Amino acid sequence: MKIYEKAPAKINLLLDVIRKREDGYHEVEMIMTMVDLADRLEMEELPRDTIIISSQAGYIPLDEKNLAFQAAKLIKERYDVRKGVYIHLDKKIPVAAGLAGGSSDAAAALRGLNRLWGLQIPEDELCRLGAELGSDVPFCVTGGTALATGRGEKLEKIENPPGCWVVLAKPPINVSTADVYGKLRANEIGRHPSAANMLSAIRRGDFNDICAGLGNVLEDVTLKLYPEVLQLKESMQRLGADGVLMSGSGPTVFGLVSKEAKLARIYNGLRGFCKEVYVVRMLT
Ligand SMILES: C[C@@](CO)(OP(=O)(O)O)[C@H](O)COP(=O)(O)OP(=O)(O)OC[C@H]1O[C@@H](n2ccc(N)nc2=O)[C@H](O)[C@@H]1O
Ligand SMILES: Nc1ncnc2c1ncn2[C@@H]1O[C@H](COP(=O)(O)OP(=O)(O)O)[C@@H](O)[C@H]1O
Repeated sequence: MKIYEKAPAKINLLLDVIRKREDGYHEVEMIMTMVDLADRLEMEELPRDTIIISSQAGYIPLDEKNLAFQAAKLIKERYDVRKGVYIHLDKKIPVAAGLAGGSSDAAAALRGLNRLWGLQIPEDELCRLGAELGSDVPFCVTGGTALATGRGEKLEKIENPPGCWVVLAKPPINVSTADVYGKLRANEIGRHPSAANMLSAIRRGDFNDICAGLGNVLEDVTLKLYPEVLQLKESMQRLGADGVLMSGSGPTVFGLVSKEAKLARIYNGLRGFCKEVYVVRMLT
């Protein structure tokens, strides 16, 4: 039997850091949602007790470093599954981009293998397993829109923002999440974005207030390290996007756009100096 799972990319509408914890992680407050740019996982049971990963993307690890491999290994060990699986990853989400591509693949593998092997693991337990693989994996298990706290693994589901277009632009640099958090001085953050204001804007379905409330304190680090990300933000604003922010630790910049008529100008303007530009819908 073969099964398929979609693994969508996430964006952070808000990312605030409260403090650095003793375990090295940062206590965060994030509002996250999904966009319609997705990897696709094909999973097929193998009679041999093994995990095989393949992908058309030449630039991701296919061994135990792959997050989908780690998800399969974890679920096999915890539920004593003595069957194997072949997982093909059709990668569409840019790698190391701040869009949680690897985390979403891991989450899709957990959901998919739960179905493939008829394990009937409840969603909250899948989230707990996901948290062992990465801070963003629990959110990728549930999808939708959520307020994420702790190191990102504590989730409170909220309503989806009103539907809109999302323009994603990834400059040709790879950013390490650990490096960005490592360079952040949590007690020297100048301006904290307001999660309360963003939650209220989403609850009211107020697109303009959502755009006005976008904020990400990791921009302080990434924009200094890579001035081209700042330039990309400024270009997107100049070209007419309604709200513009860097996603996660970067370097992808996203623009929220309500009117379809604006898209061609933004897309063509960005393509002039950035090869990877995507126009997608927010998942609602
Ligand atoms: C920044 C965010 C925002 O959504 O996304 P990305 O930019 O990676 O997409 C996340 O917090 C990333 O989550 P994820 O990519 O799962 O991170 P993890 O594998 O758990 O951690 C990678 C490294 O980042 C640092 N880290 C991560 C999460 C956190 N709350 N505090 C941290 O300090 C730690 O140094 C950790 O070793
Ligand atoms: N299935 C996967 N897809 C993409 N990257 C993966 C995967 N498994 C492991 N990785 C590794 O995880 C790192 C972070 O990738 P990714 O999740 O795309 O970035 P981000 O956390 O910035 O959103 C990359 O360096 C990549 O080599």
